[in-house]
Amino acid sequence: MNRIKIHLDKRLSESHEICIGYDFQDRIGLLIAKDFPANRYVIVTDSNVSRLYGKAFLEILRELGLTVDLLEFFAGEGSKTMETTLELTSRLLKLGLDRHSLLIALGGGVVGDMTGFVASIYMRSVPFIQIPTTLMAQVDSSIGGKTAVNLPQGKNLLGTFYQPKRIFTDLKFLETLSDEEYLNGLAEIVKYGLIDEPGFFEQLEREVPALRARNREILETVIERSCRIKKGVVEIDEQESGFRRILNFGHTLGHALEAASNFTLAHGKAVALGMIAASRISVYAGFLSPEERDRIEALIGELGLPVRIPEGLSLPDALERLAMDKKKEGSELPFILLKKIGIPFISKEVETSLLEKILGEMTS
Ligand SMILES: NC(=O)c1ccc[n+]([C@@H]2O[C@H](COP(=O)([O-])OP(=O)(O)OC[C@H]3O[C@@H](n4cnc5c(N)ncnc54)[C@H](O)[C@@H]3O)[C@@H](O)[C@H]2O)c1
Ligand SMILES: O=C(O)C(=O)C[C@@H](O)[C@H](O)[C@H](O)COP(=O)(O)O
Ligand SMILES: [Zn+2]
Repeated sequence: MNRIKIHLDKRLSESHEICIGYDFQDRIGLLIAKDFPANRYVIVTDSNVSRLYGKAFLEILRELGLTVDLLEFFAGEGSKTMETTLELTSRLLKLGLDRHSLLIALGGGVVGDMTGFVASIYMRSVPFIQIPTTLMAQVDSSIGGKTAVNLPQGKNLLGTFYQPKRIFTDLKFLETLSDEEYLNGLAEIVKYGLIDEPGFFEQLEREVPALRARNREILETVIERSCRIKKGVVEIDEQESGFRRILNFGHTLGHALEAASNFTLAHGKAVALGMIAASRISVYAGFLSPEERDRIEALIGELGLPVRIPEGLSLPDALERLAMDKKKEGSELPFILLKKIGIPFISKEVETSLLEKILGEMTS
């Protein structure tokens, strides 16, 4: 098991670490008991992860003498809502959780975002731990302290910045993950290749067959490198006053597409489409070369991610959703664009007519 330390400015949050390795699930219980004493523990998970891992993990913690319960909600993005928040908080109250208790998020990004949100507001905050079980959660959502739920109007519209006490990342969880969900995580990994080192993007291009085959050795390096890229950005700008926005590459349109699909288009796939759109905008705006745009689209397609907007998704609706984006500044909606692969920048505004043109191209 390796440890990746996340150094944060202590006026805002506590520094903490990612414990990352392969097949150390049994030790996670011991480490929690030793390092995070609490009067009660609650594992929060979803219906799938509960069946696969939740009940066994509950037993491990109980055998260590801890007072633990497990709460689950129905799996899927549709559960990342205020309704689930209220349901979870009322169950925590019934269980008698107080400020000396600890929440454990066991699951993908939906579980992590939900649990972090609940932990940040329950009795004005209780500590929580992340145990990410999807590729998306291991490389992205468990790190950085963004918590959120969706509103019908748009994605992640209610949320907080609230850091976990620790992140336990065990790559063995990924062995039960479906190909669809694995692909969603790859989208955020491609994002890191585009916003950070071009060398990482080149590595991803070289390793397409290994990534598709889920080669364990390659995955270990790629996941750890992704975690280090994200933690590096968060350390510079924890609460997204500027620099952290580069992590939003592909997300402005991605989130609008997710919301317009009524959250049936998965986050990773939506981000893949958003990254293609942002690359095309970058070319039209005279920054990115068409050759680099083609390499980006080729990598996304070769990994098996979508390169075309699914039929039936209303483009006018998606464009309207942009008005709800929380990164809007007055009437302007900044976009993260690319100068080159590995060199992102924040562009003040993109013309609606250009967005219409590009989304149209990606549909026909
Ligand atoms: N906070 C952040 O910084 C951040 C970053 C990226 C994404 N997100 C959010 O994360 C969410 C997406 O996360 P996700 O892609 O993990 O989706 P998810 O949490 O819905 O998980 C995807 C599916 O995989 C199942 N699953 C989880 N672990 C499994 C395992 N080990 N084996 C088999 N099945 C398993 C789940 O039950 C679910 O059905 C979105 O809401 C997105 O907005 C947040
Ligand atoms: O951590 C960040 O910062 C990100 O932007 C990571 C994104 O991958 C993630 O999807 C995040 O939830 C988006 O945040 P939002 O502020 O655009 O809702
Ligand atoms: Zn994302």
